[in-house]
Amino acid sequence: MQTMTFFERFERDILAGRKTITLRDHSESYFKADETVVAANLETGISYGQLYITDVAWVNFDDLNEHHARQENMSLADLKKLIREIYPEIEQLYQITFKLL
Ligand SMILES: CC(=O)Nc1ccn([C@@H]2O[C@H](CO)[C@@H](O)[C@H]2O)c(=O)n1
Repeated sequence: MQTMTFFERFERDILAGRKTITLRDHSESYFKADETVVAANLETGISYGQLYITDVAWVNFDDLNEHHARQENMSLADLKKLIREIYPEIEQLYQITFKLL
């Protein structure tokens, strides 16, 4: 099974079902819908659950909206700021929607 890493600070939201999407760059666009992956902390490598990917889609940074923000459990302003910290340049983001198993 493939592993999807997340920053440690998102573990609680993922395990509570409050964070149900992640936005990545093309380097992680190999994740596909209908796959189950292991969720793990980027910093510690410790895995903590399995995620079933229900959907994947490309989304432009400028098209991010409140719906994306709600699925990330943060405000749209915070989400955009965060993405610009992680991915300073990119325009196209790969949206991965998942369910905690
Ligand atoms: C290698 C690696 O783990 N990278 C990333 C990249 C992104 N994210 C989160 O996805 C959402 C949108 O980018 C936000 O919630 C991010 O913090 C993450 O947790 N980990």
